[in-house]
Amino acid sequence: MSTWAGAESRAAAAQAVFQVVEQGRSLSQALPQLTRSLSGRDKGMAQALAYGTLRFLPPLNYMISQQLAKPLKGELLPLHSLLLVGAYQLTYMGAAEHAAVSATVDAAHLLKRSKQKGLVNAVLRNIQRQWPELQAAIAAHPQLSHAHPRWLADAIHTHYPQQAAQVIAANNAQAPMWLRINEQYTTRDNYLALLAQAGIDALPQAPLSSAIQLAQAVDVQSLPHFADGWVSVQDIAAQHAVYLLNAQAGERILDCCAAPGGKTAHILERQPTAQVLAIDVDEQRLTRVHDNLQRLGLQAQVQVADATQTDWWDGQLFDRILLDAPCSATGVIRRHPDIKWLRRATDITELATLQQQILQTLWPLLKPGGTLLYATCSILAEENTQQIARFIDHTADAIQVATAPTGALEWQWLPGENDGDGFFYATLEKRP
Ligand SMILES: C[S@@+](CC[C@H](N)C(=O)[O-])C[C@H]1O[C@@H](n2cnc3c(N)ncnc32)[C@H](O)[C@@H]1O
Repeated sequence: MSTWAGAESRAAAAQAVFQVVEQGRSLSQALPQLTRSLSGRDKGMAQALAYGTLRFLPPLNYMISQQLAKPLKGELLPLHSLLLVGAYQLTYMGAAEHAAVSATVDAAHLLKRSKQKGLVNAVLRNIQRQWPELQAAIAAHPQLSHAHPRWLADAIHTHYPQQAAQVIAANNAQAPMWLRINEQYTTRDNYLALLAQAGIDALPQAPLSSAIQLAQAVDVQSLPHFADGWVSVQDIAAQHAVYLLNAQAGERILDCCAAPGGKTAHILERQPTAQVLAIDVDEQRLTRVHDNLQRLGLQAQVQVADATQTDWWDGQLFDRILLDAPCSATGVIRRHPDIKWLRRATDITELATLQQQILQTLWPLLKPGGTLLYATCSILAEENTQQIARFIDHTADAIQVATAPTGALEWQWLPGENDGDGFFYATLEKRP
């Protein structure tokens, strides 16, 4: 065991939190680099600490502000992030108290702040002692306890007055791990049996034949036949996209905004004779589409392309288009709590404009009688229902058809609903 057992994971988590909050980096970019040299166990700990801290940032900031006469600034800001991580462990995470404090104090040394070890110790001990009173103070201030930026909390209350508390609670909870089995290789019953043999607990039947929910998250490498392409990780709400797209044998399908390729692969797992063109503007992310297809034993044409232009198009119309649009990702905050602090209210208008441009560019590429499935992992009306309403208003040959299981034209799935992420689906048909 290293001399710094526990301290390294705290230091890495603190640096990740610092990079997200102070430098605007995403957690999925920051963490892998910071934890590269850590053991599997420490990596897991750093991840749990960074994700948890970002879930509860406002109340943690409040707790620390109660302990310090002056906020830490300038070169001491990384130490503030370490205090956030330390406070998270002692409160919302409920970690073993002594070990949590001493590992965090040692992490100050790793962050080259040995002089402040006493300060870290004192702040954390106070928080530990005062937790019941702090908790009561936080509960009395919804702005602290809901742990969302004001603009987003307001938007959730405006769009979903009845379900706002549920949405906010779901955003602050850890998401379950969902699997999508590759129906080319196995059936759900068969794979459930393999999971049971491997000692991995799965919950009973999910509504889709490809979906399995695990009782607890596991490392993908421990999933039976993962390397052989029998299974992928994908949320249940996202899996619905391909059932709704409903590609038929031999059809020409455009998967727009395809990276990292979860839905591209799913289209082919369900309809292996479909001719799929997967495009995305981000070349680096597209490499993951290639990797996924290779692991799963599937083939598609994969191309770097900007969907606001048509210079990549060969002139042949598509039978179906899946437009999994770039969006605010406000439906997947439970998986990416950094979104709460990286997104700005002003981003939403820009994203809605981009979505509108892509919709308008792709529509002429669809055959008469063909369908376009519009999808986002957003819960904001500007990107979803209002976007589609505007498009229908301005597009004479577009009609909306049933999408939700209830027969409704649109399907807004809220975070936590049926244990899934927040997603929006609308199906548009081109008049023949
Ligand atoms: C929601 S993600 C797609 C997820 C993917 N469909 C899946 O299931 O794995 C949105 C994608 O849109 C891509 N994107 C953003 N702007 C684009 C544009 N102008 N043209 C094409 N792709 C774009 C991003 O690079 C990102 O990969």
